[in-house]
Amino acid sequence: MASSHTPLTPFEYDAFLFDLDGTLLDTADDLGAALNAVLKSEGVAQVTPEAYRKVASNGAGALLELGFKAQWASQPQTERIKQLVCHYSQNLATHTRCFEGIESLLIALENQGIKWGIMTNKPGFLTDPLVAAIPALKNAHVVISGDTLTEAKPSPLPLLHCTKLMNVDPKRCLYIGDAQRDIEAGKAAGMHTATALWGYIPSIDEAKGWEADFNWHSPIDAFNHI
Ligand SMILES: O=C(O)COP(=O)(O)O
Repeated sequence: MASSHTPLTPFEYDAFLFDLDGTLLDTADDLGAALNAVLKSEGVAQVTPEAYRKVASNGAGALLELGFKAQWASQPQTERIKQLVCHYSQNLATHTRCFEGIESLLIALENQGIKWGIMTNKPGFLTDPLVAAIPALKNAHVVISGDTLTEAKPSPLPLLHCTKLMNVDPKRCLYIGDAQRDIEAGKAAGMHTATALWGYIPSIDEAKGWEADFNWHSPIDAFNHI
């Protein structure tokens, strides 16, 4: 179900919060390169961008499961996750860029005095250097990671922590993400939500089934009140 309170038009919100991977940033090629480095060292077939993009929002375990397939169950999983994270942490922003339209949206928010921030499930030791490497993200009011609190999305707690730090009412905040847990967390926090259909979604139809208040095909849709 969409939220019970009536959505505002996008630029009427006091704050926007964004998911990171698959929403603000196209991180899939750096994550995919880290995955393929691990697979190569284990003599396992490489994964194509088309395949890894679909799970790029779901963390290291999901990427490795995709690559190792049936062999994943018998792998030393903690060790493989460490290997992937080690590769990734050395190449966080080699291919990573803002999705088209994100920079314009962030500038428009700033020009209108609307606060914006980032809430990602990525751990802080990856989030912080990645955000620092992308100049367009320098004006984020808050950057909260999956391990900042004891709970991550789909728990609403990290989102409520963000609104507290930004001093805004969650009802006047919009959370934008490309995963079902993003939309669930936003709704549980009493926020309105927008699905980033440009991100790493399973399919447009499935993502629309999460029943966010807005379904945006591009960040530019925020300007069009879709
Ligand atoms: O890296 C992850 O676990 C997911 O990150 P996200 O919450 O920014 O999509």
